Amino acid sequence: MKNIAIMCSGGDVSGMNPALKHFVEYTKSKNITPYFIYNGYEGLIDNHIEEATYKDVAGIITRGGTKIGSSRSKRFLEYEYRKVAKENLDNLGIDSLVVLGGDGSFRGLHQFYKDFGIKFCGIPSTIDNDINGTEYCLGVDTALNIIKVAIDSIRDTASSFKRAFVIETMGRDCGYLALITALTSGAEMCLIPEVEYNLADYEKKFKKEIEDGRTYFIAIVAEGIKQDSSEIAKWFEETIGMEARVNVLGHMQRGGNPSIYDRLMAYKFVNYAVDALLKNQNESVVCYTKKGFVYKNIDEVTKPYRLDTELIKSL
Ligand SMILES: Nc1ncnc2c1ncn2[C@@H]1O[C@H](COP(=O)(O)OP(=O)(O)O)[C@@H](O)[C@H]1O
Ligand SMILES: O=P(O)(O)OC[C@H]1O[C@](O)(COP(=O)(O)O)[C@@H](O)[C@@H]1O
Repeated sequence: MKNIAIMCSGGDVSGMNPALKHFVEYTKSKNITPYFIYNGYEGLIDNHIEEATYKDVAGIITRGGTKIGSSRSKRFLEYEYRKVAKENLDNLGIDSLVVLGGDGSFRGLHQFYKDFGIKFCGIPSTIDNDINGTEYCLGVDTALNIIKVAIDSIRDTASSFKRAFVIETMGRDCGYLALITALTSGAEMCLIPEVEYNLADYEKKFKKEIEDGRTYFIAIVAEGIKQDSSEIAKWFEETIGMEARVNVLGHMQRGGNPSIYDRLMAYKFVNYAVDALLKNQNESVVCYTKKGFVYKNIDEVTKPYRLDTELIKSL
């Protein structure tokens, strides 16, 4: 009988709970004993590891976040703590891990494998969608839908009050969430870190649109751009001559009821991850590509992520 543990690391996403539920069901169907590592690498070091049961995952498919917690861990960067983590796994007879996380977490796993030979399969999970080699990371669809609802609601009040709204999305250094939601919500402006911009380029166009009857603007800006959102709002007030408000969407983008797509992707990612470990693949990450699901190595998924140039052209 084999033991496999699952954990979440880095920013939580909606879709982690459906993944945990399916992990328990799928491993049990394969006669594997599933374990949960609570609170990411921190729990791995602190021996917060328990056998997972059906009861643990009952009713969690509808919930955002992660029932087993997540963390960012400074201690895991140090060999002496990774050694403690390895001993904890040894005591339970666990030699394989499924990890829901981002490229930082995968770097950590790679180091752990190099140190002690603990096998792993990573599942890309970040609302930022900024992992190289995969078209899609778990949690992105739910985050996009939350942003969509927020923008649509803000549009209602923007149009009623003749205002410009600057809506800031998450994404750290990546403009994916801003770009996709701007495109699909009909925003008048979209500013992302990957594309240089000059506000002056918008001035003539926006003033002409106001002359032609436009009464409000929606500007979607990514958190990673060099300017603060309040500076963009000030520009609308002072240069365009329209009252402006800022909405920083913040952590609401990370939570919420997982979308159907994220639930389905969680299911598929978990199948591929467990199968990789059963096939004795030592270190891999399940990626979703135009050709479907494939396994990629750490070197590839930890390369810098680049936004699709076709999408950028649409700006
Ligand atoms: N080179 C490394 N060696 C060991 N652990 C690492 C390494 N890089 C990252 N980690 C671990 O992975 C955790 C998550 O990484 P982070 O970049 O914060 O999140 P994400 O997985 O979302 O990219 C870090 O807090 C750290 O514990
Ligand atoms: O929750 P925190 O620590 O404030 O971090 C916020 C950051 O985490 C994210 O929500 C997700 O980042 P990761 O998935 O890479 O951890 C970013 O979009 C954001 O910049």
